[in-house]
Amino acid sequence: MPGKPAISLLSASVAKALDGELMSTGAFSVDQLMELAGLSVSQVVYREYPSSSHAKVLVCCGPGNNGGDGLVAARHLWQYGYQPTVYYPKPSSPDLYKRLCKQLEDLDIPIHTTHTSDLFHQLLKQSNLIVDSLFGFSFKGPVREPFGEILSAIVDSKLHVVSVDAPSSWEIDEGPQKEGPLKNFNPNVLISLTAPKPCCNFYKGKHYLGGRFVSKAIKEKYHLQLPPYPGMDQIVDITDQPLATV
Ligand SMILES: NC(=O)C1=CN([C@@H]2O[C@H](COP(=O)(O)OP(=O)(O)OC[C@H]3O[C@@H](n4cnc5c(N)ncnc54)[C@H](OP(=O)(O)O)[C@@H]3O)[C@@H](O)[C@H]2O)[C@H](O)CC1
Ligand SMILES: [K+]
Repeated sequence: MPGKPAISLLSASVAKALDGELMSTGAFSVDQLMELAGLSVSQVVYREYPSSSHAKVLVCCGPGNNGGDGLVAARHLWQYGYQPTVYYPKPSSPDLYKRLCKQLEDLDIPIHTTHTSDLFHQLLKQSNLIVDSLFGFSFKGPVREPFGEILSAIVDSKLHVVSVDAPSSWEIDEGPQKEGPLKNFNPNVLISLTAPKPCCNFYKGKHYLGGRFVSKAIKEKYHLQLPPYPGMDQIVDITDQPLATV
């Protein structure tokens, strides 16, 4: 029996180009893509960590669109019965992010927009699970503060981590930091969006694919080999499946 075909890996630059293509020729708005991305993140959390044991989810959001995916996921998690708290120490000013925050405020979801070590440690102590939506495919190391401190505290907390699109602090095309306190950071669950990135070659753990928005034309243009999504699911389990550079 032949094995499953290798899933395409998208380098940081190609992932960015594809993202642009979805919003130009694909006619998607960023809001739509972010909504689908965040919805798929919330489904991964629901699949892996039931609210009966992991209600208190600390959603750590960075300043870019990866952070936006986290804001969307927090809203869906609340709808599923979780009690999310959002840590958003460098909030972005465009209207899209303000609207996402307003939607969270209307659900009484706490949003922390300034970083202090004490507060972050206290929130970690009260949490059952971390969603890491700090950085995605536009990350370039080394990590600047306060995010280095935040990521180190997450690692030290030993809480389970679900990373969105890439483990934050990993170089997208190269993998984990080669030295320093984040050297051994490996989340428990990763949800790659659109397609996995080359850093996934270093990843060990449960792996999902989400962001179900690629058309046939875009798939063909980028020579993408992607697995089918089951039924109406927004996520597909790709743990241990072979990966191949496009
Ligand atoms: N098609 C898709 O797959 C979609 C993916 N989405 C998600 O969007 C991210 C990519 O979003 P982008 O806004 O391009 O960038 P990031 O969120 O990855 O990060 C950019 C911000 O991070 C800061 N940054 C970068 N490097 C560092 C560092 N070393 N230390 C601290 N901060 C850093 C950067 O700051 P600058 O000052 O450099 O500007 C940015 O603020 C993708 O991964 C998906 O998660 C979309 O939601 C939907 C479509
Ligand atoms: K991330």
